[in-house]
Amino acid sequence: MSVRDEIFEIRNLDVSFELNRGASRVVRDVDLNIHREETLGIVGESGSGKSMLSSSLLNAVVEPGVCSGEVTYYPQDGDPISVLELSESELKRFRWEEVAMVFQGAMSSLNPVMRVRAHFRETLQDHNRDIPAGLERARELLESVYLDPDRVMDAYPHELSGGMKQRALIALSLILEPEVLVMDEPTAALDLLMQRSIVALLDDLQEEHDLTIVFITHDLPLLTKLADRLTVMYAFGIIENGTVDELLYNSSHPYTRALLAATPDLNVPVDEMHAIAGSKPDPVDRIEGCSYHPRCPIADEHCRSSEPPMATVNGTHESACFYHEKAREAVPLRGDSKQEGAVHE
Ligand SMILES: Nc1ncnc2c1ncn2[C@@H]1O[C@H](COP(=O)(O)OP(=O)(O)OP(=O)(O)O)[C@@H](O)[C@H]1O
Ligand code: NI
Repeated sequence: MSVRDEIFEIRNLDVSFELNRGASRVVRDVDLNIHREETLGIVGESGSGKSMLSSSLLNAVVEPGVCSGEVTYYPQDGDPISVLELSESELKRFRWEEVAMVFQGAMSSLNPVMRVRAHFRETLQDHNRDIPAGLERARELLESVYLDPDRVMDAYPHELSGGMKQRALIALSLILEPEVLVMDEPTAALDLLMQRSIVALLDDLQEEHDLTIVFITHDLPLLTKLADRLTVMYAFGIIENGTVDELLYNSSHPYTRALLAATPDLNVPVDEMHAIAGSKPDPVDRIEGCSYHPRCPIADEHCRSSEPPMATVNGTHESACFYHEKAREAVPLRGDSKQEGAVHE
C-alpha cells in the first residue's frame, strides 16, 4: 500500500492584506494535509482565519488579499496542481470540476432573476458540457438532496425556503462532479432540524460521490457528528489537529480545551461559540511566542518568547503547545470524569 492518500497539501500558507494601519496577516504559516474522501472540520472562534484558509484552497481569497506559500492539489489521475499558480482560465475549470465551494451565506448566491434550471444550464454551458445530459443529472442531484425536480427546476430562488435553496446550491455545486466540496458555514442560517438534515445528506452524498468534504463552522457539536478529523484554528494559525475522538476526549492544547469547556453540551448545536476569557487577537499585531499565551492559564516565560512548533501527540494527533503533555490535567473540562466514562462505553 502507498502512504496515506492526500488530496491537498498546504505548506507555509500566508494570507495578508495591506491596511492603512499596517500589514494584516490573517493566515499565518499554515501547514495542513487533507486526506482523500475524509470530512475535515475546521473550527475556531470568529475571525480566526477559517474562511481565509478555506478559500485559499480554491485560490479564491477576496481582493486585495494576497496568498503566498504552496497549495498543492493531487487529482485522482495526473500531475499535482499548484493551485496558487493557476491562470484565470485554469482556475475557472478547477473551481467547479475539481473543487466546489458553498460559501458562507451562500443562500444569496443564487441569482434572483434566474430559475434554478438556468443556474444548472449556465454552469454546464460555461464548462462546455452536454446540456440535455447535464440537466438530466441535475434532476437526479435534486432528488438526491430530497427536492422535487419538477417543482424546483422551474422555481425562482425566492419561491424556495432557506433549506431548499441551500440544498439546491449543494446540488448545483455537484453538477460537474467535483472531487472536493468546501462548505463554509453552509448551515448557519438554517434552523436546527434543517441543519441536521443537511448533515445526514452530506453523509449520503459523500458515500455516493467519493467526495472529500471540508466543512467550516463554529458549531462544534455539529462538526463532531459530521467530521472524521478536526483542525482547530486560533489567531490565524492551526494549533491542533486530530480525529474527532482525539480532540473531544484527549485534546492537548489549552485553547481547544477552553473551547470544549465553553461548549455546554456537545449534543446541542450552538449559534455562536461561547466567549473565552481574554480579548481576541488582532491580525495587524505581531505576536511574540505562542499566539495563545495572553489567554493561556499555563503559559510561562518559554511560551511568551518562543513559538511552539506542532508536536506529535500520536500518529494522527498533533498540538502546537510546549506543554501538550500536561494540558489535559492543567485545563480540565467541565465534567471531565463523566466524559471519560463516555469514551469507554
Ligand atoms: N476583506 C478583508 N480585508 C481585510 N481583512 C479581512 C477581510 N476579511 C476578513 N478579514 C480579516 O481576516 C481575519 C480572518 O477572517 P476569516 O473570515 O477567515 O475568519 P473566520 O474564522 O472565517 O471567522 P467567522 O467565523 O466569523 O466567519 C479576520 O480577523 C478579519 O478581520
Ligand atoms: Ni468565516
